[in-house]
Amino acid sequence: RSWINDAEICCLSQGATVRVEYGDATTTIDPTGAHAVAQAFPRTYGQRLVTFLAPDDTAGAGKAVDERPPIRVGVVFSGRQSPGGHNVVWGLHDALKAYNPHSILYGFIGGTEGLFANKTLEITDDVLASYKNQGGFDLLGRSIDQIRSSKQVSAAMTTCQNLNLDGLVIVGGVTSNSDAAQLAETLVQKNCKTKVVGVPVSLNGDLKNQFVETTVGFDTVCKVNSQLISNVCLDAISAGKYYYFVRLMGRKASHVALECALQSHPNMLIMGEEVALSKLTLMEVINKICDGVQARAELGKHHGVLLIPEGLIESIPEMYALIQEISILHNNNVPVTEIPTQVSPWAAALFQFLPPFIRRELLLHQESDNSAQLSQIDTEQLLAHLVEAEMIKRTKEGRYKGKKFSSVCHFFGYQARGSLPSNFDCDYAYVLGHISLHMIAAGLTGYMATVANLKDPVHKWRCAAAPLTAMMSVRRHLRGPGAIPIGKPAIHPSPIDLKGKAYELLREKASSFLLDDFYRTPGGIQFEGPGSDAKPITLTIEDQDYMGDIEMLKLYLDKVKTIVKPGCSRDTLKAAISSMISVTHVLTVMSHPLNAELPLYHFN
Ligand SMILES: O=P(O)(O)OC[C@H]1O[C@](O)(CO)[C@@H](O)[C@@H]1O
Repeated sequence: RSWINDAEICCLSQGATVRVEYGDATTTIDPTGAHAVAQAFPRTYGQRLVTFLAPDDTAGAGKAVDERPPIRVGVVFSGRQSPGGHNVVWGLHDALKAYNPHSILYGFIGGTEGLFANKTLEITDDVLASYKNQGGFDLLGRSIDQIRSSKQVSAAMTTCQNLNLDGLVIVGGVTSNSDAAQLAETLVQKNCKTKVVGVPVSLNGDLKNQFVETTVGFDTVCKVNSQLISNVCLDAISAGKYYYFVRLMGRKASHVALECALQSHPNMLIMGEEVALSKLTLMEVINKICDGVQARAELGKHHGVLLIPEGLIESIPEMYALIQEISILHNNNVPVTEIPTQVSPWAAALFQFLPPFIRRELLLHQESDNSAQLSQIDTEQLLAHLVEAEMIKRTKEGRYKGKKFSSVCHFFGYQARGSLPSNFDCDYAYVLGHISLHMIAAGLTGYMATVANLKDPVHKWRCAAAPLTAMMSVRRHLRGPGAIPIGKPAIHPSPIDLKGKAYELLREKASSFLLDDFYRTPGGIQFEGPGSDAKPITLTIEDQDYMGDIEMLKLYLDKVKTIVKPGCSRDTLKAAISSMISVTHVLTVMSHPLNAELPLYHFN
């Protein structure tokens, strides 16, 4: 596999030397919450944007290595494992050693628990050797994604002081970076010299705002899941007798599910954001799916593939309310066995209506953000169970005359999370590691490492840093008549933009996806050759039109038209094209009615 070298990293091409350019002072992405953020972060609010540029000649090439003091840095995997995370450590290590070979990088063993207990591993070339470009977080491991309580914050500070750290790099998603902001503020207030830097690593892709284009791991996870989904699409269409219900990771936001739908074209996608916006009840969601099953049965199709995000269950209003009641009882230390008897009467009725396996899963202890353990709730099985019951009912009432509905359920979660990272995630993480060092060297604290122009080739990427407080917003909770207490400022997951282009594209294609079985077969992640530099569709979609299969086929056909003549046999064409894209993809497109749009190469 190829990976980038320093010379390719635009502004970091001089190795250890960069020019730090300060931009405007920041407020927050949520102007109504600015005052609350400023109050909560008096020492780190309002800092300026920073860009890292190649040193300009007039300013000289910066200080020589021996004029740069060695730097001591710690790195911790705070969030959940996400493909590419190891390359943050690798990039940080390379940048640190280029800055001054006597610099030291400590990795905290066992995530935040290792940080609190000062359990370290010194990162060296030898230690890194077998983790470069590899998935997982097993180089250091992880634990709870929380540096929040005063005990945790003070343990983290003690470790920073004991190790005499100049910088602490916190790798994670929205929760970890919110905690990073709090830790940075506390360390400044306590005159601790350690600078705290956040790195956006999360497979969920929900740490997204005007400063952060995507997170490390999202690309890989979407690609791996899209391949798995396309496999079950082809299995479903081959067997013609069952529906796949597939749940994907993605807690508060459905980015993974949307991206996978755009990459693999399943028949249905139920997104949490849509359900929450329309306030669809559980039975309305079920009816929507059943209507789709019925419409397909009318075309003689008794198979299909449905995608849902794991967060869907919390987007259904009555389920959300039930989960909230359970959460409050958990927080009040009510024993699990007593929770069902202590919820309100309507919640108890809903709870009893649910199948036993869901009841058990809803009662599991909560995540660090107080939400239910969504990865453990088999929402796809709940939906399949209720859809089957509704189809039986419709059959009895004579409203459905198709074959008996049957389903196969999957959770495509952990398999993708441990995948070998895509080239994009490897490069992105490695560059973020470099930027982290330059942030610490520049004395920045309470900032996140960012890269802009990710849709472009690496040499056009723009390396920068943005204050964590600028990404914060404040949630308001209505409690009691007219009362709107303000929540704690935090970096919140950014939901799918229901006015955005990616969603618009999905809506345009929804009825074709539902009825036409226009499955797309992206195949496995490519590490070399065509496709290896493909980016998530949602990254590129803002600038260029989405390239549908027909356009894609036209492009490929253009490439092969010197070899293949119009009207040639299907086999000749297939052989020529299959050298560039998967055969199943060609066959899927060839069998589609839109194929007639290609008159020159129309197959007899
Ligand atoms: O089971 P674990 O490792 O605690 O984490 C599961 C959660 O982590 C994520 O993979 C990433 O945030 C979620 O999508 C999922 O709900």
